[in-house]
Amino acid sequence: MSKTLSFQAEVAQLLKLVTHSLYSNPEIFLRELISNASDACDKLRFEALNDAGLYETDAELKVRVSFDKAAKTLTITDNGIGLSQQEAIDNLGTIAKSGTRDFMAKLSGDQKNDAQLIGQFGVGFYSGFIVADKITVESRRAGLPASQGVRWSSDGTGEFEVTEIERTERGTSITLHLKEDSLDYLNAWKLKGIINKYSDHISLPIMMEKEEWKEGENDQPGEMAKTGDWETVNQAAALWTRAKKDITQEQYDEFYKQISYDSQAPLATTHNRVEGATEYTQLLFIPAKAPMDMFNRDKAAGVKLYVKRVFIMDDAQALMPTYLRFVKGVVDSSDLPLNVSRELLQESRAVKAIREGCTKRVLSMIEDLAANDAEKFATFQAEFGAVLKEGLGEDFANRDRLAKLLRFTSSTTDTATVSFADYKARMKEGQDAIYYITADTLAAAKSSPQLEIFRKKGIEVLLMADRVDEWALNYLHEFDGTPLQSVAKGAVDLGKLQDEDEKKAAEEAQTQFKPMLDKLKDALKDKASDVRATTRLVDSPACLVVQDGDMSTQLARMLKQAGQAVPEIKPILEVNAQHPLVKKLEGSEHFEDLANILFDQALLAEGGMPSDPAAYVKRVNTLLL
Ligand SMILES: Nc1ncnc2c1ncn2[C@@H]1O[C@H](COP(=O)(O)OP(=O)(O)OP(=O)(O)O)[C@@H](O)[C@H]1O
Repeated sequence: MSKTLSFQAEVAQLLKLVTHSLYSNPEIFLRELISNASDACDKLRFEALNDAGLYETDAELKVRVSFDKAAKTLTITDNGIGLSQQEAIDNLGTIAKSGTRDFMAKLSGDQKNDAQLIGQFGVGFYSGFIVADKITVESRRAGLPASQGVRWSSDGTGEFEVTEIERTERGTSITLHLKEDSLDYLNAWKLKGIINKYSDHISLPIMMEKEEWKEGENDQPGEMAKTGDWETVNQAAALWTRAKKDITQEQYDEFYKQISYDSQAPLATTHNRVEGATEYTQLLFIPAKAPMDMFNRDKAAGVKLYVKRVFIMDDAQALMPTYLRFVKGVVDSSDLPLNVSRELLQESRAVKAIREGCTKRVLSMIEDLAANDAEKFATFQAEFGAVLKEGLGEDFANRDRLAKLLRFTSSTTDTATVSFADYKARMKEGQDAIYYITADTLAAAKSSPQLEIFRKKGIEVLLMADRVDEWALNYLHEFDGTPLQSVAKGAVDLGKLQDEDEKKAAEEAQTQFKPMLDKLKDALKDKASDVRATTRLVDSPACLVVQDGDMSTQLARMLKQAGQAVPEIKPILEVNAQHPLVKKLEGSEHFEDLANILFDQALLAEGGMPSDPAAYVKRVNTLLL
């Protein structure tokens, strides 16, 4: 019995794109189909851990690639898990993967852009339609009787047909009826070349029928003829199980691209066999580009877990700390049980050792970039610098190593290249703290009034505008013995950097100015916890600071925007007694308005918003008239 069904709308859309967009690299269809065949074998091996009967009488998993010149077909066959009828309908007629859905959502309708996107993404099974105008899939799921085979076929337009067939062999055969312009794939030499390029590392044997040169008879030209014997045409050893010296960087890159769906080569690669109490192999990559959703801390980690070369799971979060969630790769353990579950992983001591080992390796990779490749390290910083900072709060054991790897912009450098060590080396004589400021944006940090005195004195201040900065810096109080000090917290104490005259002038201002400060305090009692005179300002009349140890006003704002409960923080208003506007306060009939404007402008200057913007505008207007 056979039935005709329609593709899910998204599949139809995807197919149209595959067939109509100029696919820049058509040969990848073979990589995709072989990769699916290999996944199907992995799945069988995994299910067979609990039910060896699934192997039937055919336990040697492999993939076969064959072609028929006369029929113009190319067939990829595996003896993996196979598909039941329902699975064929579900898996080949709809898109279940969230990654594909995200990809579909990004399509712009512009053919050129979309073609590029699709090239980066890989469309799995449907890529067959790049070279074929009809695909026939025949399959039988492991464990089902021969009578429950399935034939699925489609010409890649709106519909597909499903028929129940008799099939003795377990697994799946995918037959591509090649388009006229794709007949060059009916060539063993060409196919071997593609397999070599993309699928060498697949751990299963990929087999092709041997060919021999046969002289032509009766003056006919000779040709290659099949011999009936099959040979393995790939290395058939999982890449990470091979010796490092036998693997080229191109092979690593190609492997990375396949597991990550990235079109760019990775920024850094590390491949090691770890021996000792816990034995495992790690093959880890740092991508060259951050994913769009990198700041989602729940995002799946990118490391696949294998146990003794058997694939166990994708995205094994337990193998990598959250702040290194951008790392991709494979860990193959010799110690874990094959039936390990995600829950078990969390508790396993071997996994803990693997995580620690992988973390150290990744940090070494980054250190290596920092020491030896400025360009790549700059790329790393731009893409992953912010997420690495999360490690300060997450990974206490490696905090010092992490702190050395962080780079910042500063009041004297425009690029994010300043390390704490660079900063320390440039500290002024008598300076005893590393000064920094956090703000919503770099521009706001840079023009912050709090920096004025530092600028005047030629003291460098690190500018921090990543969302994670303030939270992360809560966990780092010093670097190499020098304390870190926010210039927007507490009273500025420039210590030895301030000369005696300046100190004296400040103290005098404080006493002289006391009645005015009291008046201001009273006028602003609902907004400011204190009002005091300061020497930190040069050009600005006022600024806001918080007590040492309090949450900064920016962080409070950010948390509030994110819908979190935040304790009410009343900042301290610091005023510059030398500023004409502050001087004007004395005896002004608009004292109340001026005082409030002073406060609201200090808030605006650091990127905040007056609590009552309309009242602020009204006050300014009163004075303008
Ligand atoms: N050779 C096969 N044997 C068994 N099932 C298959 C085979 N090829 C494809 N499938 C099924 O069809 C589904 C869809 O395949 P498709 O290639 O479109 O996506 P995917 O394999 O899930 O993702 P990707 O190829 O991007 O890794 C697969 O998830 C799998 O369930």
